[in-house]
Amino acid sequence: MTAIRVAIVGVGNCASSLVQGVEYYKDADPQGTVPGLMHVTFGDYHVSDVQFVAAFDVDDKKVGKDLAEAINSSENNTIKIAEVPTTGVTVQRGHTLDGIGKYYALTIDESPAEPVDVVQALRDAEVDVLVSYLPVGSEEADKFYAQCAIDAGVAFVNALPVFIASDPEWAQKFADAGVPIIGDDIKSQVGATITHRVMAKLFEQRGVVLDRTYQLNVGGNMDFKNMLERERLESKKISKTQAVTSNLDGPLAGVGADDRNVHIGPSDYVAWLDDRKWAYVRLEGRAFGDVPLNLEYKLEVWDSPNSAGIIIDAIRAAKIAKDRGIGGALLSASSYLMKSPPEQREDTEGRAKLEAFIAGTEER
Ligand SMILES: O=P(O)(O)OC[C@H]1O[C@@H](O)[C@H](O)[C@@H](O)[C@@H]1O
Repeated sequence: MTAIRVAIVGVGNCASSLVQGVEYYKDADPQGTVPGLMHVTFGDYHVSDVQFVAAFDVDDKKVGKDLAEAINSSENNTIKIAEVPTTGVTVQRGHTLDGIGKYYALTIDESPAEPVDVVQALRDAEVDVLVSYLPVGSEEADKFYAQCAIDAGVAFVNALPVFIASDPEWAQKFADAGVPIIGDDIKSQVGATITHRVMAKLFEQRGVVLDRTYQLNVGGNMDFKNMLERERLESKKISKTQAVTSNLDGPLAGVGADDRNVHIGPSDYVAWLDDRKWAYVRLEGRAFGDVPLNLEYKLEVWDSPNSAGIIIDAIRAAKIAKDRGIGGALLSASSYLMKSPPEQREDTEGRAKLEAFIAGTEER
């Protein structure tokens, strides 16, 4: 099988875990299973078919460096799982737009180099799939790169909470251009969102009325530092809240981020956590006889590797769509892999549909 030529915008911790992960699993048994991937061989594509051919960033400590060096530069602080050999891919100067928030501006130096022509760079590198890992709140920048993907005919994986795949107008643009998109906002392997979704659903399935819930998240990476600027958080809160409430039937069914009985969002930045993320979750309900029943749990994860496998699967799903000439939002991959897909599906059903897509019995 031919390689999947991948470009990344935003060479932060998530990109680091993705690049390291492809190295880590490059020799995995094609018939076997490994932690964090749906399949070692997804459709016809082995993990090692993912090949990085272009990268964009705006941080002076990353621009101009080989991707293998850039993933260990500047504020990147995720756990190391692999030694990545020189890639031959130089990080190019991307377009900043609203990509640098207040806390990034205080922490990094913006590259003085001129931004490159992204569409041309995608064409020159014959990119199949562009993964957007821009910081939360980069509304304009994310849409700029989405448009570049459309113009260059490159599939788009939208890992952050800016609504593109789930926005009917944007989804239509991708459909009209015959370009696939998977989005929005990555749902990590066993992360705050999926555990919260499942526990809330469990309450309802066992007949407990869920009255109130919160999910408080703290972490020590640039994602959390960036989100100290509350204005950048709006879309993230909406995305995380709907990921949980869309799965319910009771009093909290479908409620939004403004409902007083649901509080879900990034809560604080704790520098010494580095790329670890801790989620404190509480669910309050009423069981038999309206008697109170409460559940609290705490999840501790390394944030970036927790989503890297999901992105490796998303990249391969996007390439399969491209091979089959399918444009527009990919519903199966988006609903299983993302927090805010165009259509929310229960996760077991979501996985079955994605398997059916891989097998070719589900169109999108
Ligand atoms: O753990 P969750 O809720 O699935 O969130 C996963 C991801 O959500 C993204 O929005 C964050 O920016 C990532 O850093 C994080 O890994």
